[in-house]
Amino acid sequence: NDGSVTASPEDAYDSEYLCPVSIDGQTLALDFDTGSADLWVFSTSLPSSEQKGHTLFDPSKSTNWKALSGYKWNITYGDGSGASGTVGTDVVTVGGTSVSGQAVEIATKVSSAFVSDTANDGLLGLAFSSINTVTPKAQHTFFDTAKSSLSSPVFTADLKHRQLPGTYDFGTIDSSKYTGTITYIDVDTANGFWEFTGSGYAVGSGSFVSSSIDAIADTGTTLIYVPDAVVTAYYKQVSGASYDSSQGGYTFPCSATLPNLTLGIGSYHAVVPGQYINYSPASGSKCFGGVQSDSGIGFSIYGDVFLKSQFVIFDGSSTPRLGFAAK
Ligand SMILES: CC[C@H](C)[C@H](NC(=O)[C@H](C)NC(=O)[C@@H](CCSC)NC[C@@H](N)Cc1ccccc1)C(=O)O
Repeated sequence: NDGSVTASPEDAYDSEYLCPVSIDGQTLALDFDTGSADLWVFSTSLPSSEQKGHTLFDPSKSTNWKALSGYKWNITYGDGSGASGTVGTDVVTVGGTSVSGQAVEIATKVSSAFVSDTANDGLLGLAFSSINTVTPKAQHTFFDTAKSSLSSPVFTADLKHRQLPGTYDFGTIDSSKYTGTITYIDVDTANGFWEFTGSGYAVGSGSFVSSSIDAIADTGTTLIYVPDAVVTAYYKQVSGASYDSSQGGYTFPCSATLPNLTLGIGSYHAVVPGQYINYSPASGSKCFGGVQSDSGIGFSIYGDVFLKSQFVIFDGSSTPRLGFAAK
């Protein structure tokens, strides 16, 4: 029951990657999110003003839909966005991986950021089911539901830079997708995330600075959020860079040459190419940086700007771990 699905960038800046997911034959474009554990969809139960532009899941058209009466969900994300609604189960298919009895969370309310993100029809959470928000009983993620039917209990992310489709694979590690060896690191599941301790950083050709960085691998977050020491060291090497409070982060002249950022994963040095760190135009001739401060979050977030430079294995075996390889 292994599967592979295309992850397509939502816009020119790789702000999100969307994957086709079929729910009882109704196909929606979902944001696969290793930083949350709810599978929720835009639905016909939303107010019509919130439905506009989205593909809607209509449970009344599904032959396999089973409502879970009295079950509810309500999720809030780090950027302040959120959604809530009701729950049922259905057949969910991602590439070649099909599962029945998967909890599908129907949105009856979504925040404005989701309404205006019309390419996004919902999220497919791939964090640990311990942080699923359904009450009175938390539900399993798609990966947890599928796990026992996969060749091995893993999924991989091979996201690409700028307008190229990548893939999420379930059940197999495709050795044609990476070079060299895979470095594995232990995961702490206490907070429900793919959380690990990074071993340090280097800016451009500078020397590697050893430091423990508590981070999560989050495919649902666009940028890299790291401690101020890293951010300061990075932008010191970018002429014209400065913190712009009106933009809410560091910006620099779009013409700037950006140094690579190396992030340590155990003894492996993962290199993020400098050009990946020019996220998008900000205002005038300034561009917004793909490396920003994690202050106020509580941990660092290695989001898409980092993940798309690597081949990443999310190993859901009894001792969960993350694997990283160059590509
Ligand atoms: C701290 C953030 C909130 C409050 C916290 N929620 C979380 O940690 C949720 C599950 N995860 C998230 O908010 C973050 C990970 C922690 S960041 C603080 N990832 C998922 C997010 N990027 C998904 C998303 C995708 C597209 C658009 C918007 C949002 C909570 O419920 O306690």
